[in-house]
Amino acid sequence: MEKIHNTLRDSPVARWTALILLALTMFFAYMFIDVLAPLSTQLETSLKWSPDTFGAVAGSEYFLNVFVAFLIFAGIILDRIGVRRSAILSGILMVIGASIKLYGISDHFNAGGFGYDFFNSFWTGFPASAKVACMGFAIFGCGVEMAGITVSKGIVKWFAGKELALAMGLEMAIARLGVFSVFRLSPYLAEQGGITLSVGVGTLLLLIGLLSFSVYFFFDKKLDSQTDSLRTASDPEEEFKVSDLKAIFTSKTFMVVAGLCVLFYSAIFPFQKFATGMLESRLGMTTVEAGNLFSYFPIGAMILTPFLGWFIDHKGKAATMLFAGSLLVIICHLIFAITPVENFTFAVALGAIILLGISFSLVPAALWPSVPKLVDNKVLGSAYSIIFWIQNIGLMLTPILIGWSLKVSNPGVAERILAGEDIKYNYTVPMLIFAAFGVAALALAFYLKVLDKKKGYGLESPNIRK
Ligand SMILES: C[C@H](NC(=O)[C@@H](N)CCCCN)C(=O)O
Repeated sequence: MEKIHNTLRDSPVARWTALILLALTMFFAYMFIDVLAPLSTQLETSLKWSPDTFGAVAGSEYFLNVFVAFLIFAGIILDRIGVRRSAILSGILMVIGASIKLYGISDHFNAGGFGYDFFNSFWTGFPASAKVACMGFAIFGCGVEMAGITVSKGIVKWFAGKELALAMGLEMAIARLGVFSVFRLSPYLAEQGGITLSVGVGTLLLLIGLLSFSVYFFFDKKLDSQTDSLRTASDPEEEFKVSDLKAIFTSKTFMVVAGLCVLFYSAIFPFQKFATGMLESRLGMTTVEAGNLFSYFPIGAMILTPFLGWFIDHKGKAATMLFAGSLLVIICHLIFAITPVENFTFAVALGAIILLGISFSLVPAALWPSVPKLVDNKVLGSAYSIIFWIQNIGLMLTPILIGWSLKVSNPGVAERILAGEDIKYNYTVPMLIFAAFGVAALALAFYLKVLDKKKGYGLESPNIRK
């Protein structure tokens, strides 16, 4: 058979190269997200960042996305200007935000550099360095979430009808590797040249990421010109209109998926921030030991996600995986919450962490490639942005809820620790809240299976069309 309809996406080398270019930027972006996460102790001594200052800077990543609804605009921009231009825009936003954050924590700024007097003149309980870092991180947050939806739409563009879930799984695995790497690299760099070196290297890597997006730009342009020339006059590309978004907001199934996403991810990403403290408390470990034990979590997810993606491409069963992943998250958090002290050994904790890693592979591997089955391609960018926006609200509020529940369920403990007593928090209530998120996600996963069966979205069908 003569192949007359070949485009760049039909070449495995071209489409996997496109994936690597997109995933490389996300690798650096996920590194930057957590570049300060392992440095809380140094930040407290060198920049006077108390734990709540540290938490506020961490949460600032979501501020503009949630309160200014930047993510919603980002989706509309993506659907209007296309993947390659949106990729460049998001890459630039990440670099600008990271540079501002770098400036905020730099010795130059904190020794009275440009803007220091102004930022030090109000709300003096919150350090000037943290204010500038928050501003920078909020701009970076717009960039990284915009990059996330752009990469998802980009992968669909190259892999629809082919190895879509495998490609998405690999992209996520590379991002998880970024998280693992930065937990190892950042403390080492900070030891060699201070916190500025860690954040400086992170910012430099983002510039390389922008370069990678720039190379991708040309692949995407070539693919579009090929697709356009194949398109016939009777089959024009559908234009995106803002009014098309109504179809997303009124789709019950889409809203169920968005609900499942926010509940599941709220039981995972915020838990990452409390996991070390919980393991220290339950197993009487040091921070380093607890951190090392917990590092099996992203690694487990990294290894498994691409395999599950491959499975979905060839065999389907995405809705079942969403159900199984939600069930596992409940089991794990209940193990952390209610296993009696005498039974909560290192092996039990490790087993629960591995199970959680499996859960964190099942749900992301199944969820993101399912979205194109629910909405039209012309609103796909907006669909991803709405899911991310709803998810960001959860990711911003859950750490506050968990921190508050930890405090009220342990009356007087904070004061006794400040007074120098060697006592630990009891994490039962926060872990039960995380488990409750899992229960709600499980209910939605069950409902999604019912809806899929009734309406035939094909969530259980393989992606690869033979
Ligand atoms: C693909 C997915 N990414 C997201 O859900 C992002 N909106 C959140 C990134 C948050 C990082 N603190 C994923 O990583 O599974």
